[in-house]
Amino acid sequence: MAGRRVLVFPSSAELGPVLAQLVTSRAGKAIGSHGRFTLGLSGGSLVSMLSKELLALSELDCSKWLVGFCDERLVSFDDPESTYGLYKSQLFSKINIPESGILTIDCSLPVNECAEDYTRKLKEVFPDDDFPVFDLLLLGMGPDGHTCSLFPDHPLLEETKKIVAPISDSPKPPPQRVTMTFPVVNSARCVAFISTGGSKAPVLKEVLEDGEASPFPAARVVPTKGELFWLVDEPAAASLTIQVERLGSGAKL
Ligand SMILES: O=C1O[C@H](COP(=O)(O)O)[C@@H](O)[C@H](O)[C@H]1O
Repeated sequence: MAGRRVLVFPSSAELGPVLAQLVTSRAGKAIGSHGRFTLGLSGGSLVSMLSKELLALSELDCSKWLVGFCDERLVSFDDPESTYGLYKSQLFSKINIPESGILTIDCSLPVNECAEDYTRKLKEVFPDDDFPVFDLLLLGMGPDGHTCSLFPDHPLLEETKKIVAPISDSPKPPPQRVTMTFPVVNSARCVAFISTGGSKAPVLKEVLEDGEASPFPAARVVPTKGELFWLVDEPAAASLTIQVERLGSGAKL
């Protein structure tokens, strides 16, 4: 697929520093061109890897960052399933991001209202865009091929109008969530998937090698104008037969 880069690292130990470098390089570029860096975060295994790698940098200035969530679980912030709660304890409390730079859901609302409220928050900070254009979205992919909270065979895969959608029947617990839709994901300037571990190998092969014929949600991530990276480790890449780039921890993106 034109423009897509599939980057394979020996292990997540080599992948992690390159993820941090990608974030800081796109942050520098965004702040230089429009004065702020808009970053969309996913949950799951990304939380601890990203937190660890960003905190390992000798200099990290997040004062001009605006962080949103690609999806969020509708649970209270002190629940161990809360993506915001995990980032708060592992990352946000340790960096200089202003509170106004973190767009959280209102977890006291019912799921439909929560999605509407998060849509309103995103529209406020992206007043000029029909669909918010994030500088960088960091995505994960489950072993079932889901990304954000967009699950295989779910009607939300066909959503074309909403910015944020509610889901109350997520096959992966917790069942109630809100998620960015594909039009938002595919409007980003840069999208990077981070996928590690052998449990991802079979689905990764189908997503990357079957192209648009693939039924998996992650295969529908094709930014219209932006960059697309897949950062994967050897165990996740074990079944791939396409051409990939093999990199080490010093790679610059
Ligand atoms: O439930 C979720 O799962 C995906 C994938 O997580 P991973 O642990 O397999 O990397 C994640 O990207 C998403 O944000 C989360 O809500």
